[in-house]
Amino acid sequence: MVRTPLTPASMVRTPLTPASKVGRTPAPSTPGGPKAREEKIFVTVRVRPLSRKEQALNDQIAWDCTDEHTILSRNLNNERSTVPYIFDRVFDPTCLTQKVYEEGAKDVALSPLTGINATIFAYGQTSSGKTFTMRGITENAVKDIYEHIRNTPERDFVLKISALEIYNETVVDLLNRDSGPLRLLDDPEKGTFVEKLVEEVAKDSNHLRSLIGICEAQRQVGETALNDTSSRSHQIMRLTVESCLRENSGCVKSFVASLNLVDLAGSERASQTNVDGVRLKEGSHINRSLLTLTTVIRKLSGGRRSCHIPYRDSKLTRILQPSLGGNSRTAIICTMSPALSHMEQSRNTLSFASRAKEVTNSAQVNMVVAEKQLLKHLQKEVARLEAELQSPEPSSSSCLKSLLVERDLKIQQMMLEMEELKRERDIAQSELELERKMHKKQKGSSRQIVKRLPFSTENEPVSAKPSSLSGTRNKMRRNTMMRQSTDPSMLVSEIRKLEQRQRQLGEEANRALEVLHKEVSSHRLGSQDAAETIAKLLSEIKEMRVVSSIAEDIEVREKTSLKEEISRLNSDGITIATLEKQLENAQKSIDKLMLSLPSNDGTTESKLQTMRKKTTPFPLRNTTNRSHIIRSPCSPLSSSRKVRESEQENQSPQNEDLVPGADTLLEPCKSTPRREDCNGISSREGTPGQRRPNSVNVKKMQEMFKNAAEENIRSIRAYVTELKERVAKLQYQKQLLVCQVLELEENEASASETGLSVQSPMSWNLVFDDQRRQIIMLWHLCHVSIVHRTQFYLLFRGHPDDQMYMEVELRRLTWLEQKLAEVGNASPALLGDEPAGSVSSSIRALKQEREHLAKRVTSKLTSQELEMLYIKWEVPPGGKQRRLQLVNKLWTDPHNMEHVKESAEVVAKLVGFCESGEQISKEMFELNFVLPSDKKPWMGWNLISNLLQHL
Ligand SMILES: Nc1ncnc2c1ncn2[C@@H]1O[C@H](COP(=O)(O)OP(=O)(O)OP(=O)(O)O)[C@@H](O)[C@H]1O
Repeated sequence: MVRTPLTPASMVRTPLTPASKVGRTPAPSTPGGPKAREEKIFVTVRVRPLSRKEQALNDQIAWDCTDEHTILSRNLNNERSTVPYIFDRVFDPTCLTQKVYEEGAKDVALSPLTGINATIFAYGQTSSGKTFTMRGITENAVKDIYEHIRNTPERDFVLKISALEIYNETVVDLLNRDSGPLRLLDDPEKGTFVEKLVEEVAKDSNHLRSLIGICEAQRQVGETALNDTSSRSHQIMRLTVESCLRENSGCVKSFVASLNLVDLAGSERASQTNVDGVRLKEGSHINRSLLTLTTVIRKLSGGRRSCHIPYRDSKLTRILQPSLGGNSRTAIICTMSPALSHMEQSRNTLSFASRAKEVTNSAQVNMVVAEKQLLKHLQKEVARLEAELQSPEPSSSSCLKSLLVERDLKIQQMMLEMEELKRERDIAQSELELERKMHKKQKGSSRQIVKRLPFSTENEPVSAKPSSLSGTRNKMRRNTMMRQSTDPSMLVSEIRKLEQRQRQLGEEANRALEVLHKEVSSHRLGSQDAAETIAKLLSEIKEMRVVSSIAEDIEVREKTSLKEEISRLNSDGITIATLEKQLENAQKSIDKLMLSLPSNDGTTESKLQTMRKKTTPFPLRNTTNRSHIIRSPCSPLSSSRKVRESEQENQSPQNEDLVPGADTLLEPCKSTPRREDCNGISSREGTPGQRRPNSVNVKKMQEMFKNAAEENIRSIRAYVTELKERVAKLQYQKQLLVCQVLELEENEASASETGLSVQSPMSWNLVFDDQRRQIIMLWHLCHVSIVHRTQFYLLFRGHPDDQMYMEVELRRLTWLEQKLAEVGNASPALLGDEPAGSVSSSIRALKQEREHLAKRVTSKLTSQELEMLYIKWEVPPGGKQRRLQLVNKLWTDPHNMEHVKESAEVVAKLVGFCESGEQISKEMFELNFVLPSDKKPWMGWNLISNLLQHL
């Protein structure tokens, strides 16, 4: 059933399906086979009967078709040894075209119906029967295609036809000869195509046949000695089949594929065909393009697809490119004359056929998405979904909603877990840092231990690595440390942090103790010793909870004075020490409890040792892990119950002989009947006389439960140990802080002695001067842009508001200086996107900046000013590059404040800070601040240099 085409088509002639309309996609499934299948070209040989002329000339039959696949020369001239040629199919002279079609072409011919491109072409010497064969193939194919369409009512089909001939390397439209020579164009999507080639829609089979008839009639035919109606051109007829499921199915995709029916002009020898003039010219073109075809086939058959395949050497091969090693199923029917007189030509044909056999194509289903239909389909889908969303009754949309809610919850939960993990990581990092520091400091003097505290962030490396730079730098770093260590606001922040950590620790301890409490209270061990241990442990746990709650009660007021902070901190020390002590006691009690558990293997001492060995730090810090432990089969909450149940299970008198020694463990629970055990063993309640059939497992169960109990206690012990360690670290941190506070008090005292207050304006001026000197030195050491130095120097002159900016700059430079010392010239950028990531790159950038500034000297300074500067900066007269010499002298002496001031003035003039009146805001410097841990780029020093290039 042929329906109106998917594309608007004129009734008579339609252009080729526009590429823009279709989006080619690989098909999800292939009705006729796999997605993209590799397949060799199907090669058959057809031997025609001797022609009348050949018979008349008493030409001999030189070939035997020994079976359906083999052809053998008779070697009548005894020239060569006979070699059999084997092909997919060999048709002897008696075979009818119908058979040739059925067995050599049909399968390929019908591929377009399932979206796979196909090509069938006839190759052979002139008058060998190519046109004769292709006519029959075309006729049969058309018949079968229409039959298939009739038998497939669920799909709509559109058939289009176009045809061209290549005559003397000129492409001519056989359906519109008047259009003259056509151009071949290349399209990235479609490949090579013929511009303006007419494609007509076949309304039915008769219409198609008539169109085919027109094409044949239009073809160049001429008389030669060998063929009265010799085809003088290559003809390519293209049938395009579009098919899709009927509209009501909502299908938006359709198959589109073409069947190329190619009748080549025959290879010929001028001597044989007795041609001259026009025919000779035709023949030479024919032979040339056939030669290219042969070369293409030869190269492809060698399996060297990666090597150059000369498709572009002829129009024939350009057009047939997809059929030769591309996205197409291809069948070649090689025709030949059986006559001895054509022996050589026939051999050539067979040789070509043999090569063609080796060529592999990879055909795939071609689908197009009809935009209009797709749009319709999507509109329908949207309407359906909207309706579902509005529908009040439970439907798939509500199910979807609940799924979404569930997903959101999961995401939230995961985010919380992530937060928790991050917090854990931060704590761990800070602890690790502290440990490292402690280890280092232990080697130094006790005075040095208390000098340094983390500078507000726990992640920041606190220990200064040995620097390769000058001693000045070390001195400066020490100064910076000192400055940091005596900052009261820093201390307050440190104290707060410490307190927060202490509270967290207290909370965690509480939770752990809760678990411990439950675990301990769940044990019903008979011995007096164990009972006492439990009682002691319980009271200790209670005490500990009181202690940790004291830690929780600490109130952190916003505006607490440092003195208050210090005194509170000192009193907190007692709390921490108490907590430490209590944890120690708890640990001992747990050990004792473990010893009191009955043992089947070894002495109590060996058990204790095993237990200690096994006491690996358990990851209980994470709440998820904690809850996992609590809920696991070995958890304090579940396993204890199981232990009891197990005990009850085994207290039957009938079991005594089966489980020797079980009573020792299970004695206190003998009277309690058991209903059901955790392994689903059925209850024996009410069947006292019955023997347990699986009583051998009872012992195993006992052991399992006992092990579970031990495991739980061990876990708790490990956790208590860990808590203890953390408390110790906290204690250490506190000690450091206290020392810091003492140092501060000392400073305060000495300041008050000299009549200076820490916060007085006078002291700020001193601090400012000190910081500025440090900054200038660090600029110098880090080879920072002199434009940046100038800007900063001129902007920040000691106003109290500058404090923060000075701090930031100093901190950034300290970090940078440290980093540069670490990486030297070896490492690439460490400053986010900052290109100056190593000493050498910083020096290079600074050099470029100076060179650029030197270029601005003449434009920004009058000759008088310049001469004065030359004198002042001692640039010798008559020297080379005096301007650069001058700029190179700027910002070179960090110790000389006069030099710094004058350098800043000169650079400001060169850059134009003063004349533009556009003062760069101070905030810019604040924004530039980047924490070492933060990888965000800052609009920093080199950027200023870059900007400068464009001034
Ligand atoms: N299998 C066949 N059985 C009978 N006659 C055949 C057969 N094959 C070809 N012929 C006849 O041989 C003659 C030449 O055939 P055809 O024109 O098809 O050859 P061709 O290879 O197309 O030649 P050219 O390359 O010159 O066009 C025709 O008269 C045709 O009818």
